[in-house]
Amino acid sequence: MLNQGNDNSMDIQFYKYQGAGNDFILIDNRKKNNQLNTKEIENLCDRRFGIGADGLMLLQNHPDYDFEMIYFNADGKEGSMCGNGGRCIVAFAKFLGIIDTQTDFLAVDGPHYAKIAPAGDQVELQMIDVSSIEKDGNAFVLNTGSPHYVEQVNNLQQLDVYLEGKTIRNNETYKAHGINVNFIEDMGDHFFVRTFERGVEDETYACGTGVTAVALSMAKYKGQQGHISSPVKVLGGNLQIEFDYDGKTFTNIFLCGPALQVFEGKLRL
Ligand SMILES: N[C@H](CCC[C@H](N)C(=O)O)C(=O)O
Repeated sequence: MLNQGNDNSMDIQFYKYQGAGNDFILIDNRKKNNQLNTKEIENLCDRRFGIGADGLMLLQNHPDYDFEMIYFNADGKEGSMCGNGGRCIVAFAKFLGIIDTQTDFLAVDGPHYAKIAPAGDQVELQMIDVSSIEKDGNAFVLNTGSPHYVEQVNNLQQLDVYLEGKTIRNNETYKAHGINVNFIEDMGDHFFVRTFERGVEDETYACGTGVTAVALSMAKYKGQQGHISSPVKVLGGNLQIEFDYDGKTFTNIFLCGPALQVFEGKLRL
């Protein structure tokens, strides 16, 4: 997979995936032969000096699971759980022939079960159970594998998500550890969501743990219980969150949507 040339350059095979417009560089690292450092990952994710992506993932072997997902944000640092990245790496594992239509894999927030729908490009990823949702003013704050801030707004299409999101992410409460900031508008039969992501430090076209945080917060806000299906529209497409809520804990949470390979190539480092 990795060729070490005489001139110390390396060629690493990579694949690019996107899930609802959240895009990732994926590398098969089962032989543990890549040596990417923070600066290199940041450069590769740069949209002008590199390939361009919201994050980079390594697929690695694990003794107890089908594979392990190692996720880096576009800033080159290892991130917390990435829902759309999780769906994309499942599609990648299928492409590599590691799994068929179901998998149990390990990510930074623990084990995840996922299944690939018969159509082929739809991946349903189980997320961690959630039992705590806090309030910050009118906003909801919760951890769905990554930390999220969820605020309802009017006229979301017109909102300056970069400016407003950056301001919240860097306020006194969140500055030290950062937070992903989701703005939502209730459209009646679905939620419209736009997200400013920490680690990318910009608005992305979709955020899986973010739309999950939105769906859970809104179910609690609306006093819903039982099995809930929550369709969400994001800048890069549509996602669906399915879960059970007994008024205390959210369980059987599934993030569902497309995960597509868009191209492959070789990294020159
Ligand atoms: N795009 C991701 C979230 C990445 C998490 C990252 N921004 C962090 O907080 O470390 C998702 O689909 O869930």
